[in-house]
Amino acid sequence: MDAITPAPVLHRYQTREALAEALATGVAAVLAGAIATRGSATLAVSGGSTPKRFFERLAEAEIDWRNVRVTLVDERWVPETSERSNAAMLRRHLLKNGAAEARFLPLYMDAPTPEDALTDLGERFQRLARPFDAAILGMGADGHTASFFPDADNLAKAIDMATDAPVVAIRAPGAGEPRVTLTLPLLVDAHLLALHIEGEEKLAVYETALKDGATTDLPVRAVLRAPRTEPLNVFWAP
Ligand SMILES: O=C1O[C@H](COP(=O)(O)O)[C@@H](O)[C@H](O)[C@H]1O
Repeated sequence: MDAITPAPVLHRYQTREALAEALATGVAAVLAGAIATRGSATLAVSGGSTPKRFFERLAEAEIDWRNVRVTLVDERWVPETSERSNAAMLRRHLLKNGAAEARFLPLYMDAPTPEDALTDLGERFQRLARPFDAAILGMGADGHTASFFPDADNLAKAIDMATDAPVVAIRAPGAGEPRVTLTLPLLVDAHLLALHIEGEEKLAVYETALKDGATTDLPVRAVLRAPRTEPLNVFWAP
């Protein structure tokens, strides 16, 4: 088995609440540090259901949210009126209290397909300061992270470390609707890169992904093996 270097660091918590508290404290410290040194901070977060507790804790952080830019790592191609909208979930659970002052850059635009919006989205993300200060990834039980789905049409492009494209359109059998995702290089050069997973099933998937195998089967393997100086931090609770 080829060693992953630097090896990811697994942080285990007894409860999901304890995990949320610890992750929020760590992310808030990174954002506050960036604001103190550069005047602004950039945070990329995941959708789905797992981040809700973490978002609730992070929204309580006493940092200068006016200088924080928040974006999603991926989005389903649905408007915010949809139950499936990651942006709507983010607004409900993170962009409140002081965090309501953060500047949110959504990935969904009012266009019939993701392809119709790619040029505009690309320009938006080219203007965003890089590297991100923090990128917090999730993972599905099928091993997808962001919208890097097994058997996705554009998976190779989305996880190509040499791509210039910040955003690609994705369609995959397990994805439901069409999607857009930030690409691997944009995510893995974040100062703080974390993978937030909960439950025994996802832990087992993560452990399988640590072993050699096809990225098309478990796309999270691409994140685990991406070149980085600082290790990936994995946050897990049962
Ligand atoms: O569809 C998505 O799924 C993953 C995992 O979501 P979860 O509900 O199992 O936590 C998420 O990381 C991604 O951002 C989202 O678009």
